Amino acid sequence: MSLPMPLAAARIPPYFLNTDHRQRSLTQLRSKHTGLEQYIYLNGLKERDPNLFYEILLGNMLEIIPILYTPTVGDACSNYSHIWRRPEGLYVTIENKGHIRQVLRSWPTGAAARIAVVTDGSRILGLGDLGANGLPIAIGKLDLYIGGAGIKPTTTVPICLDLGTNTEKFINDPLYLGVRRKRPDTAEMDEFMNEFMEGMKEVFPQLLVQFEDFSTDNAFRYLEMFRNKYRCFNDDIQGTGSVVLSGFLNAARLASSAAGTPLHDQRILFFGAGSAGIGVAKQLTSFFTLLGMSEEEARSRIYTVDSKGLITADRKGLQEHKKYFARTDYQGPPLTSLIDIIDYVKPTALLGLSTIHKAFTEDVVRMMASFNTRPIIFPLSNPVSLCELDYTDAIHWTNGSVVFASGSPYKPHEFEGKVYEPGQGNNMYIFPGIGMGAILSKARHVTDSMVEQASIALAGSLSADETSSELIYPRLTRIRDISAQIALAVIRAAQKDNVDENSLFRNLSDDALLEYIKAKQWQPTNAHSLPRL
Ligand SMILES: NC(=O)c1ccc[n+]([C@@H]2O[C@H](COP(=O)([O-])OP(=O)(O)OC[C@H]3O[C@@H](n4cnc5c(N)ncnc54)[C@H](O)[C@@H]3O)[C@@H](O)[C@H]2O)c1
Ligand SMILES: O=C(O)C[C@H](O)C(=O)O
Ligand SMILES: [Mg+2]
Repeated sequence: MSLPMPLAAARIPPYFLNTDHRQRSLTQLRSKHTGLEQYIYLNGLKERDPNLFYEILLGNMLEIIPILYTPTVGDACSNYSHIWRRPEGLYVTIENKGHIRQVLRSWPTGAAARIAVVTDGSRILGLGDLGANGLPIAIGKLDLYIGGAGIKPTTTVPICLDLGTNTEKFINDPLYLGVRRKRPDTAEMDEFMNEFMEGMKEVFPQLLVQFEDFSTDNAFRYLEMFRNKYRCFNDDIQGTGSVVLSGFLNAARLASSAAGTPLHDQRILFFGAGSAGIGVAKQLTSFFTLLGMSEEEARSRIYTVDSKGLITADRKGLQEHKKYFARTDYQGPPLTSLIDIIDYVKPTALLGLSTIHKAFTEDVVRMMASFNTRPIIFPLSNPVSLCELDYTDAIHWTNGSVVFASGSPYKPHEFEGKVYEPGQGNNMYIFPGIGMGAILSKARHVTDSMVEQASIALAGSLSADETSSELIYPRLTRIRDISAQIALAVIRAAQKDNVDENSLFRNLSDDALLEYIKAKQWQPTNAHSLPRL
């Protein structure tokens, strides 16, 4: 019922507008006892008062991001059918095949949309096939686009492709919100994906598609199928490759100033060889070739491990994406234990993208520290319940010498009178800037060099204080600035590759372009909506 204005106003508490809404919301948020309750609260706030929600996000990044994003978004996805409150994104289902365009046209902002995060829910973080429950990952990533890069909220589209699920317990759950069927075979899924991408281009001509959390085979497959046809990229392969290269460069600098190991003598062991592990390995080798190594030399720096042990070329039935890094120089019996593999490889860096919680045991970590003055150890699996190594253990077992970055956040840790700050090697540092750069330059495609330059820009963005604190990633509170610098590097790379369709930027100096990008960053206004009556 809508009341005449003076009467309606009488229902708003008299002193409401004079009170601090941010403080009230933060107090309400902090009174919740679990991460999931906080997640539900924040999403309700976003619906009621988006400006207030984004103000709180921007002013309290370290507190809010772990709720909207990893680790809590993992709980939100696992429980989405049970905590669902209201429509928050677009579902395109396998049953829509044949008329996907009409479904896409139902999105209210139409052609104004600029960025879609699209998941099929088949590999949400390390939590497996969550089917239609995957939507919150797309929402969380877009909140970071808005908070981290300043993309305008109304131009974002979270999309879940509901192709069914192979997780039996969801199909049997009466509250499950998705289509109750098993996932389609490759031929049917390809037809669906082709129709979806054609429809996206037609309905949202200016839009960038970020593929998120597709199972590994499909992640590689659709990236190759679509990358030269549409404005798109895969966050788990390219975003992760880019963010980890960046952290690795800064970590290797710290390690080499302690031990003198030059970059080309690094030996990097990947524990986990899925979309993320192989994506990062490819990004590192591509960077090594930029430094002048041959492709063969660069590849020889990389060792990959999967659930069966060290990946060697003589192994039968090796999946396509594992072949490139399969070792040809190891002739002994299969190496299956991580300790034996480390003993054989003597890695300078150990990267975990395996989804195996605490796989980096005390023995593993101590062995890494026994032959590295500063062992580089990045346990990157998400959420934190699947992380290969806790930060406190990493510090204790290496007497503080570890150079550490995890996928999910850890708190600083005090050890023997010194406070150590962990790095967070998460693609959240990269995708907002890549997205902003691709959108502003109207890049036809996202090229390898746009991704690589994003990484180099991130690596170079440490402030003097961050460098002297031995950080390898900048502090999250600077993410808007960092994203603008990354966007600048991405635009310049798009120009070099001749994929930009916005030629206006070509005549601008770097300083002027950076200023332009910053001016484009959306800010929440403090004209908060009045409470709904
Ligand atoms: N930090 C980040 O920014 C970031 C980005 C992307 C993905 N990730 C995380 O990386 C993890 C992996 O993602 P993915 O897409 O590569 O998944 P995936 O399932 O394709 O890959 C997992 C890999 O780990 C291997 N593995 C499984 N059990 C193992 C074991 N016992 N020993 C050794 N290897 C084992 C598998 O064989 C596979 O190669 C997820 O937890 C995801 O959340 C983190
Ligand atoms: O979502 C994240 O936190 C990072 C990454 O994209 C992942 O899949 O784990
Ligand atoms: Mg992901």
